[in-house]
Amino acid sequence: MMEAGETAEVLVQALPYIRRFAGKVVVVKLGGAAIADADAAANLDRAMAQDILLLRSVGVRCVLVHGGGPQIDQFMRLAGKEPEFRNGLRVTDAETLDIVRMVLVGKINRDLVAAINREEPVGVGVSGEDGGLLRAVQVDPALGFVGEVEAVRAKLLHQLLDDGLAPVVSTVGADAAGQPYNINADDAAMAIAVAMQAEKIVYLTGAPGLLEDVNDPASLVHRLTLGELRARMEDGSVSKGMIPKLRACASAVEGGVGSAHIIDGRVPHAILIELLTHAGIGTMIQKDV
Ligand SMILES: Nc1ncnc2c1ncn2[C@@H]1O[C@H](COP(=O)(O)OP(=O)(O)O)[C@@H](O)[C@H]1O
Ligand SMILES: CC(=O)N[C@@H](CCC(=O)OP(=O)(O)O)C(=O)O
Repeated sequence: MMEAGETAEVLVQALPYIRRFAGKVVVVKLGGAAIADADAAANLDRAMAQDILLLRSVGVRCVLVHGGGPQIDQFMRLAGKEPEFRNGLRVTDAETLDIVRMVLVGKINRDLVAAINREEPVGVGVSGEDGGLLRAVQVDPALGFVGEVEAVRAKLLHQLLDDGLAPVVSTVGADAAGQPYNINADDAAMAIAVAMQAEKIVYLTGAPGLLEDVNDPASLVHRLTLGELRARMEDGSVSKGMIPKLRACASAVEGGVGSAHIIDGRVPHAILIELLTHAGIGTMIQKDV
């Protein structure tokens, strides 16, 4: 247990960060990889809910966006379907789209809202389909019902935040005709962060950050400029889910978001450690200086 003096020290350390982020938007994207271990998920959800509520109580405008790739895989297999990806995007036929909506909107979103509401009843779940939040266009007919974000109705999120609520966003969008589309959650979070001109976007994932060598957790890359990030995308050290994540970080920073962070969502209270302490964890991406 921490001594009282140490506790006070930690609180004092947080003060400049609280001053810096008060009134600013922070988008937190929770990846399915961070909560893939079902036994740990409930504790992690609780710690994350506490982090978001603490930030909210000091005036940070926090938007939680979640994915759920591994969980969708699991339910597809239960339904006798084999997941298929092209360029990191799930091939989504009509039946898969229903599974995506059931898992993201019906299950993961509900679990996260419930975790917040167990602490304080301010969690509100919204799907990108709701109120035109995520307007989508089809990416490529060969991928089926996969969309990319064309427009974000940021005002909807600002109104919820203004009312003291804590929005939790599922990344299913819809086109002008109301057709739903499955949207990669890293991209959707980036589009929301850009539309809201967030101070930070924080990606919580199932790795310590960007690793030089994916098999060596000690090979963490602490900082990257956009130029360095582009070089790494070319050098073959990045694979699978980390590719769209890095691309989304680059687009966020290029789009005016102060900084993008990839951190280990399996560490309880990772958000608070990143935002309010000198420690800072994971990988930080900033514009070239
Ligand atoms: N160079 C790398 N550094 C870190 N993780 C990597 C790297 N290359 C591939 N990965 C993999 O990418 C995963 C994160 O992507 P993904 O599974 O899509 O996460 P999420 O569900 O959070 O979006 C990590 O858990 C890791 O297995
Ligand atoms: C089009 C597309 O691929 N959509 C993703 C949406 C969920 C997601 O992105 O989840 P993670 O953040 O856990 O990867 C999918 O179906 O897996």
